[in-house]
Amino acid sequence: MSSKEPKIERIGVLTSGGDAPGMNAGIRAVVRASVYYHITPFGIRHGYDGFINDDICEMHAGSVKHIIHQGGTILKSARSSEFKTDEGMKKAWENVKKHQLDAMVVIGGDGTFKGAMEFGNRFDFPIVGIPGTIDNDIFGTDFTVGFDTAVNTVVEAVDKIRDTATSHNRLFFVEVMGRDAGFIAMYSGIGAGAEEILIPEKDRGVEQLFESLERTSQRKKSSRLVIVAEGDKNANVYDIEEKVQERFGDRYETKVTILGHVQRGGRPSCTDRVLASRLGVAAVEALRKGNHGMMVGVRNRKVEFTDFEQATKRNPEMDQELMRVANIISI
Ligand SMILES: Nc1ncnc2c1ncn2[C@@H]1O[C@H](COP(=O)(O)OP(=O)(O)OP(=O)(O)O)[C@@H](O)[C@H]1O
Ligand SMILES: O=P(O)(O)OC[C@H]1O[C@](O)(CO)[C@@H](O)[C@@H]1O
Ligand SMILES: [Mg+2]
Repeated sequence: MSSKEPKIERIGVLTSGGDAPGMNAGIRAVVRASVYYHITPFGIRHGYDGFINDDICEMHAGSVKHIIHQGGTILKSARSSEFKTDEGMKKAWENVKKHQLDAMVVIGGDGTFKGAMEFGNRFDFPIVGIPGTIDNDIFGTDFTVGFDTAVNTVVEAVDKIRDTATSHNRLFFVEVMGRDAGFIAMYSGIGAGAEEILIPEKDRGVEQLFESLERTSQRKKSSRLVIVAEGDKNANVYDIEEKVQERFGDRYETKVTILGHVQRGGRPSCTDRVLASRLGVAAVEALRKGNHGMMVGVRNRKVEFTDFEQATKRNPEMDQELMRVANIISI
């Protein structure tokens, strides 16, 4: 983290990695805050790919009208392998000089921040990050932009699955997103009243599931819901279903639903819009004060900053309190 007070006249903004509902509210806040402080904002399209290929254009307050309620990102997003190369970074640096950018705001997940840290250090270029990912896998913020909308999407879908599961006395395995993190699974599992939640952070997931199915198989439950995080290390959702079929096939009829990318789309919740708006303004204000090389987040309802290095360190621990609650209420 560094802090000397430079003159910031031109700021670039991009979205990168998986899109997340609320990214548009974040872009809007960065653009509007820039204009408010007499800074010219530049939109960089298609994430780091557009940074490399000069897909950059000037924005103004009107460029971001009528977007606060839209999912996705008007700037588009990308996973750019070229940005991980020397050549790619050098090309992007040429575009910084071409457009005379003084600083940049990146909206994305841990990968996006790793790229920003590397680029910022290499060229001594000021960058602030806004956590925009449905995964919520960033250290230094209670929630990432998009997570709240995503878990509400999941809960709405699982509520519907419960209706049909109950009508047929079936056991459903519902796979949710989270390549390496189980936050979506844990929150939606608790919120939807799942019987078991299998997450990458928990080793005993499958054994615990078997124990619980054994224990409750005598009880006349009309439906059972198991939420499985995509990144669960024990097995994928179909393997888990197969193992359950082998052992409990005579007692349970099983079905699998994979929710997939539906979780990434849709109108952002008010919580995500407010979070993104606060973080967008804070990012621009930080750059004006000469603070950069860090992510802006909200902890305990207050805006806080965390170095990119810290923010991107994987936190393998799931909140123990959440696990305990999930255990107690699923008996
Ligand atoms: N070590 C790195 N060096 C340079 N660039 C990187 C690095 N890691 C990631 N990036 C860049 O950041 C982009 C986004 O990263 P990634 O695909 O991991 O998504 P993310 O930002 O973590 O978001 P999400 O997990 O929500 O999809 C990558 O496609 C790549 O361009
Ligand atoms: O299909 P894509 O864009 O590669 O993204 C899938 C991944 O992105 C995330 O949704 C995060 O955005 C992960 O949970 C998931 O594994
Ligand atoms: Mg990520």
